[in-house]
Amino acid sequence: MELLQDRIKDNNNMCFGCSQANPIGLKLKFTLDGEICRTEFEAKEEHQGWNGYMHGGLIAALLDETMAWWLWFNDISIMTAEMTTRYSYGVPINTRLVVESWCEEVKRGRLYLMAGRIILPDGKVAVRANAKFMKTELK
Ligand SMILES: CCCCCCCC(=O)SCCNC(=O)CCNC(=O)[C@H](O)C(C)(C)COP(=O)(O)OP(=O)(O)OC[C@H]1O[C@@H](n2cnc3c(N)ncnc32)[C@H](O)[C@@H]1OP(=O)(O)O
Repeated sequence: MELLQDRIKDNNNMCFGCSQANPIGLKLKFTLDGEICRTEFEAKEEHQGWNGYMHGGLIAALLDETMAWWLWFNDISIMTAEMTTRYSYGVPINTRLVVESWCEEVKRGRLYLMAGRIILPDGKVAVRANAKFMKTELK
């Protein structure tokens, strides 16, 4: 049986977050470690908002993608329905970031309440996100 995560990894995938073929994408690669989905990322100059710091919209994209991948690892096909992001500290460029996600609750068998965070090298959590993902059939 073909798993969703394998389908997403194929060559036609041009996802801005996880495609390895999209020339302007983030090219993220994920692992599932127990109940935590994880990726690492280092923002460069082209990812800036304010000089020296990563753009907030791209930070949200990092978290959205990491929460979505938790679900894909679990073979659940979803779309993001809603997301909130709490930016506690600026995310510096040229710095190794760890991004994590996990599932907090499933409502009515279809609405997945997910959480995510971005951790700086000193252990501070710079950004937290919560999102609702809706189970749906991807074509
Ligand atoms: C290959 C790499 C891909 C990477 C993707 C990364 C993830 C993404 O960013 S996806 C892109 C951004 N998201 C989108 O474009 C999603 C656009 N929205 C949609 O497609 C649809 O609105 C979708 C699928 C979320 C829900 O549609 P649909 O299945 O028709 O649900 P709908 O009938 O509106 O609602 C079903 C139930 O859920 C509830 N519901 C809908 N949205 C929400 C929400 N945000 N919060 C709580 N409940 C909700 C409704 O009230 C309804 O409840 P009830 O059954 O009690 O009446």
